[in-house]
Amino acid sequence: MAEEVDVVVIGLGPGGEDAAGRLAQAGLSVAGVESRLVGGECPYYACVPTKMMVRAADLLADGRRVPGMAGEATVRADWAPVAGRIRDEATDDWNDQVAADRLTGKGVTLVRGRGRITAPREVTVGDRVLRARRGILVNIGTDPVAPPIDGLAGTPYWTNREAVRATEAPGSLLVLGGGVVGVEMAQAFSRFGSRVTVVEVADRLLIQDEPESSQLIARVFEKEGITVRTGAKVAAVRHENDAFTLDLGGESVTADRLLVATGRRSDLGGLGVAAVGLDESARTIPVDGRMRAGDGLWAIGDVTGKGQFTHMSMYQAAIAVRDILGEDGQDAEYRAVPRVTFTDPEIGAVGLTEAQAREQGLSVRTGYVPLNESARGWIHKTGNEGFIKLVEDTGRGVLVGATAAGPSGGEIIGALVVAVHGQVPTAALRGMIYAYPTFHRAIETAIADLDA
Ligand SMILES: Cc1cc2nc3c(=O)[nH]c(=O)nc-3n(C[C@H](O)[C@H](O)[C@H](O)COP(=O)(O)OP(=O)(O)OC[C@H]3O[C@@H](n4cnc5c(N)ncnc54)[C@H](O)[C@@H]3O)c2cc1C
Ligand SMILES: NC(=O)c1ccc[n+]([C@@H]2O[C@H](COP(=O)([O-])OP(=O)(O)OC[C@H]3O[C@@H](n4cnc5c(N)ncnc54)[C@H](O)[C@@H]3O)[C@@H](O)[C@H]2O)c1
Repeated sequence: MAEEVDVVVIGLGPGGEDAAGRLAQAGLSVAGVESRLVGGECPYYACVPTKMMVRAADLLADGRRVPGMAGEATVRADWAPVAGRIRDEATDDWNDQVAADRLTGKGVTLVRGRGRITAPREVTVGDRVLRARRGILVNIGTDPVAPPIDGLAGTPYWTNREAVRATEAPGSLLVLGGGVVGVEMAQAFSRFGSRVTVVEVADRLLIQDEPESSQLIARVFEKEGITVRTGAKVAAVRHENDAFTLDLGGESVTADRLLVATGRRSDLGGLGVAAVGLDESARTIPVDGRMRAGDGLWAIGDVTGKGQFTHMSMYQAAIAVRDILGEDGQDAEYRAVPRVTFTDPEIGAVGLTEAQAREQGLSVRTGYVPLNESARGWIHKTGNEGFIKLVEDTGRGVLVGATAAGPSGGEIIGALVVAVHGQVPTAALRGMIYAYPTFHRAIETAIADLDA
């Protein structure tokens, strides 16, 4: 006998959990289906624990910057407080009871297990069949994917899910993939004493970002003793005598641990999207501006392919909730999606890169300023590397993209997110007052550079 509800939410990542709670509080009957932990990847395996690693690693780096600036400091790294904080404060030892209680406290029925769409507006979880009068909201997120490299499958490699459970920093670590996960973790473990090698198939790190960001991180990594191998094709992986070896074709690299950080993918086959006419082999579920993916079907978060970020999942959740409740509101707008890579220096970015803007046929000019040449950068001295880069659409006289790399790059970018989102005329940005001596004051110099 099927159970009838108004909405079934499949997957309780950040957006799904939020949407389920809001819909229930609005008076709908809601079933939330979750196969692992309520809250999803972010609090247990991703954003929160990795940023705890980064915070601790940055403290070590700052301690090491004391000589020559503020006296003497002896820094001795210890992973135990990091592991303890992740276990006790962030994840409750990977126990979601608090989150589950919070959700059911809002009136959501929590159904534990793997949800499969078995017909329009119908979800099956084990032997339970849930019928959704208004429809299904999909928030299944992504899982790490490992490339089909000879010998890799079956070895005890780490993904982010194992890395955040590390009880000590490994003596040496190979990081396969120089994307966001790879560079954040590489630097964090390195600062705790691991000898780290990053192996990236593309010709640069952080390929989604401006080439200047890639060069900056490669330069900083080299200074910190992290080996970077770009344009590297791994022919085979071996795991013997508790060590991993990557065969790079003619030479090899070996370490105690291997972190595979080569991207993520949604399991649309497992979700059974063919039952609602969607392609199970696709990477994403296409959605419109209201997050609709079909009749009685909405999707939010990583699975929509609009950016794998918690802030995206939450943004889309709010729009989907409004649509499900029949409320008006703005359609989704992606021109100013912010992204921050939490390395030191942080790479904050928004909107289009220069290359993307040119590919779109825009008439582009750029402004650039090295952060260490700004007053604040000069005062800051050690650890002051970074830059601000602006991408202007000269046809409209507005910024369409920007990068703020450096100390607090993820905070500086906030001002530029407002500029890109609000389509603030560059002339208006030129006429603003920027506080002295802040890092964000360098935006004024970068704007002047647009005219140079
Ligand atoms: C190491 C790492 C660090 C990151 N750091 C940041 C960061 O600093 N900032 C940021 O904005 N983003 C960060 N991200 C990305 C962020 O974690 C995701 O974008 C975010 O979790 C949003 O994902 P989501 O809402 O799509 O779902 P997810 O968080 O992936 O959750 C989906 C949930 O659905 C469940 N599920 C899947 N299939 C089914 C099914 N069939 N039935 C029932 N349940 C199912 C899963 O168990 C999971 O709990 C990071 C990612 C990684 C890997
Ligand atoms: N701070 C943040 O907001 C944050 C942090 C971590 C992750 N994330 C999100 O999670 C997503 C996934 O991150 P990710 O780093 O796993 O993926 P990614 O797609 O960002 O990077 C994967 C990298 O692996 C490389 N690669 C692929 N196959 C390879 C191979 N065989 N050998 C060597 N290199 C290979 C790719 O060229 C790419 O550079 C990101 O897109 C991001 O949106 C966000």
